Amino acid sequence: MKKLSTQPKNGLHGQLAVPGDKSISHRVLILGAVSHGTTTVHHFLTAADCLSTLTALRALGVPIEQAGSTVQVTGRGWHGLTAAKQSLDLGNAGTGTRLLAGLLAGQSFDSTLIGDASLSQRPMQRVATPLAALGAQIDLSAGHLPMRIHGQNLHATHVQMTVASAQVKSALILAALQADGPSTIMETLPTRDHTERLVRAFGGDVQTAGDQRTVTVQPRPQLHGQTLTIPGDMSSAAFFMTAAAIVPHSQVTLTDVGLNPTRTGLLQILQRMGGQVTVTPQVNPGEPLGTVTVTASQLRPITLTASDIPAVIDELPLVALLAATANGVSRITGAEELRYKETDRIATIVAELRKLGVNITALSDGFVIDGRSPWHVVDSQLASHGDHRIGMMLAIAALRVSTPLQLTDAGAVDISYPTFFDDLAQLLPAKAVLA
Ligand SMILES: O=C(O)C1=C[C@@H](OP(=O)(O)O)[C@@H](O)[C@H](O)C1
Ligand SMILES: C=C(OP(=O)(O)O)C(=O)O
Repeated sequence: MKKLSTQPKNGLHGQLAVPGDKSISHRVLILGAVSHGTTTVHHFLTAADCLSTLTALRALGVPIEQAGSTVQVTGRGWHGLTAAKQSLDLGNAGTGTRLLAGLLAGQSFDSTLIGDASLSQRPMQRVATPLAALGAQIDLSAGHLPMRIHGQNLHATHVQMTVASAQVKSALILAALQADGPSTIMETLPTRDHTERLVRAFGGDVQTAGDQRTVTVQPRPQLHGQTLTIPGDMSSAAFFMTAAAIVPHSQVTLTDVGLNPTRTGLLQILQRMGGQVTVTPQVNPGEPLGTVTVTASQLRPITLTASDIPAVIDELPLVALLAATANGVSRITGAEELRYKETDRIATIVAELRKLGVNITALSDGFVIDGRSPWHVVDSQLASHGDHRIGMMLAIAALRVSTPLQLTDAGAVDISYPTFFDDLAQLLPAKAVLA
């Protein structure tokens, strides 16, 4: 049980560089593994999810050295991976699981992917079905893990995606890179494009065209190991941006944070809500990067629909929190995907914010929040439900409350942000920091 910090009288202040991007960290390991030569990664995210992917790749015969946040991958090429002796345990990592499904579908050996209780409840048919269009042979257990992948020669195809998911798209790209001709993948809505950018950086040819984003993948490129520095994770920085926006008298600056436009939904939402946000981009090859400063202000309500969701999917718990402080009714729809994350995030957001007296109602695909209702603590025992993003959102919510609150299963933050509580403490006055 962790004691959460209560509202700091003078707000949060300071400057922070958050750890490396989770999505990019997974992808760099995988692309480094199938490249020729060495890939050196700086500012790698050493959180449980990315370490699950790292461990899985080692079990597939890829030498990987890790010293703090610097990782060195010795590339084995597309044909140099070897069958793992045991099932690959991806722990809590949806991204690692789905991306590896795409990679392993085209290998010359069989693999089995397993995960923890949460990952074992998450839908995997969404990746198995479109991969089958390339000739992949994947067996699931009623649509879930364990996933048995029978490595095959894959065939070029055209795939129309049915779910807005960068994980599914990336699995398809990794499979299409091993196919016998060019493939095209059509998205329902644009999703994060880190895989596309990285494949190009490693020497491959993946092109994107059109509003509905058709991705064309040229097969069997020789990829070459790279040296790169991963930007700070927007999804981690988002906790402190939200804290700065909703805790009176705050001003917080996040440096070296990733500004890929497929990830910056929260910045636009904050601006639309009347938040005070200053963005200073820096010149950086590959992935956009910059500094963001957020200052506290009274927020307005917002309406979000399906097309707004992919660029803010992991920050929607924070959007709920922002809306809970706004001077009107916010409505978020088109976000059914939240039900398929580490927890059913619509259910866990609603259950936990209600403990603070927030006027929030669940919809099948989102929620309605009346920020005009005053908060009052109904239950001081908040629960992460084992979901890292819910736990961190609640720690930020606690900064709007003067009653001491506790958080169960706070260790869930290790999934994406092991130093979250230390970094938060840096922005708080010393006496506000609790054990
Ligand atoms: O591709 C990725 O790195 C991710 C894509 C998103 O999932 P979906 O593809 O399921 O939307 C996101 O929620 C996840 O945290 C990371
Ligand atoms: C949904 C998430 O991750 P994953 O799907 O990789 O488990 C997340 O980090 O919020």
